[in-house]
Amino acid sequence: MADFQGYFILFLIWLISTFLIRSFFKCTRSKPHLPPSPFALPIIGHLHLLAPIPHQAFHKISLRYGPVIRLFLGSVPCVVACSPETAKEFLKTYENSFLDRPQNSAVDYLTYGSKDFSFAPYGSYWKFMKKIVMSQLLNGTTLDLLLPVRHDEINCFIKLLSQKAKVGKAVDLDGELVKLTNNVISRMLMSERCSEDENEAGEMRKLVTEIAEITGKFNLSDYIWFCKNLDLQGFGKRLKDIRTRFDALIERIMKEHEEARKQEIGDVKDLLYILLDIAHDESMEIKLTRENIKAFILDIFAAGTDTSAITTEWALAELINHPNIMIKAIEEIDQVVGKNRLLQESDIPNLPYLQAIVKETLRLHPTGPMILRQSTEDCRVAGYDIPANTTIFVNVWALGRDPNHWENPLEFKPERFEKNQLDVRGQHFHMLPFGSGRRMCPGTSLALHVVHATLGAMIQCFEWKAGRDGNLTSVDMEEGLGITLPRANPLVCIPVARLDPIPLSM
Ligand code: HEM
Repeated sequence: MADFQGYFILFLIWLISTFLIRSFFKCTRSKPHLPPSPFALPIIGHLHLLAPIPHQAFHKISLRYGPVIRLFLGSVPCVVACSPETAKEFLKTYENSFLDRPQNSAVDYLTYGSKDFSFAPYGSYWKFMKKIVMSQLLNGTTLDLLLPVRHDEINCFIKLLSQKAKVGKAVDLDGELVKLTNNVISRMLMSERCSEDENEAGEMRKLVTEIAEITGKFNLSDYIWFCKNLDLQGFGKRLKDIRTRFDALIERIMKEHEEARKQEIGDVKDLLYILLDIAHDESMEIKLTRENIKAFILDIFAAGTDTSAITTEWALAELINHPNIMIKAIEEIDQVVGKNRLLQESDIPNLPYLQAIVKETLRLHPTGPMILRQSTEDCRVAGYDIPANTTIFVNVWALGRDPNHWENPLEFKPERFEKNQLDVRGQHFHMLPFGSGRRMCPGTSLALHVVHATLGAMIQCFEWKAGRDGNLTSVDMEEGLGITLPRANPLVCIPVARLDPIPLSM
């Protein structure tokens, strides 16, 4: 009996001490200090708060909860940075922890299992491609060599507008600008135009539109864990169809290029030609595969066409709504370029007001409204603990409207850029249309050339009457849904010739 009592007392001591020790360690172990978060619903988390337009919704939530917020999109943990100060912490101070991008099933499938550049994890393949992109594909020398392509396409576009002007017909600028930028990218990449609808080349434009649409759609299997292997929205079939068609088209173009390489035909090398040279170069530290090349081409189409076209469309819409700014821009162009020739890319450095208009457009209408990154390790940012594998959104749209950094932020006022050196290349964290740091947009220079030259030529050659009948005095500025910040209602206008651009552009 005495033995039993002894064991019982020992057991009680063990039980109490275990409990006390556990409680002690629980108290001393510091709890992670996570960013504030609104109330989340089971399964969907905060998905219901994202409507109608995610970057606007994030901004609204941050006005209540602060500049860094934590959300669950379904079961995916996310953090949103909505102020220039916090954007700087994520993209510069702690950049090393945020150099990856989150994966999504549509992009993964279309890029042959993430064999592309834009979504590649920050590692040896991405570094290899970045070096090639900056030194051979989108560098100043290659852009200069391919200037005739851009010049030619802008001339074709102005001629088309001129034909519409002659018969007083309205132009759907959304569609025509996308055709223009698609042609520029397609000819720079692989010396083919996209816009002949009837032939095989028109297929590429259709594919680019379908790819933008499907990758921009919300896919349940990316966010709701138990839907991971279910294809409730039927995306799988559409993705398979798109990739099969893209593959057939790109295979044909690659084979033609390979033939031309063998026979050493062609004096100006397009980007595909340069990529094939690199793939055949035995001295390269990484061997580019066929799938790497195809995925890269898809990346450039996806990243480089809608973005530049929609920026130009927003800029013209702002000018239509601000006739005084339009007049000032035309006066500058008439003075610097004159009326006897079409504005060229080489005129841009002498057109500071046109440059200010483009900057102001990118501030209010950044066509990459949110920078997407993924944390690769636990870290502490802006005083909060950010766990590894968190999706990070930097709300570029909100940065450009921050009243602590911009006077009357909602006003379209290019003059704000006249007296300062603010540029768009990722150094000023209240203005990040092309992102910042190592993963910043490598197409910035190309995009700026195309947007300035197109917008400049459009306002040099035409007056613009808004609406199908040309009878609107202003246009609405409502945003639509999409990853490249499209307008809710595409811009439709009648061009009225100011100069006769056809002989000018010959
Ligand atoms: C107005 C036009 C454009 C805008 C607003 C824009 C904006 C952006 C933004 C915000 C990013 C993310 C940057 C970051 O994470 O810090 C990005 C990435 C990228 N952009 Fe652009 N872009 C434009 C045009 C272009 C063009 C013309 C090309 C190529 C021809 C291009 C190719 C890319 C690529 C490949 C990436 C991924 C880079 C990487 O992950 O390392 N973009 N762009």
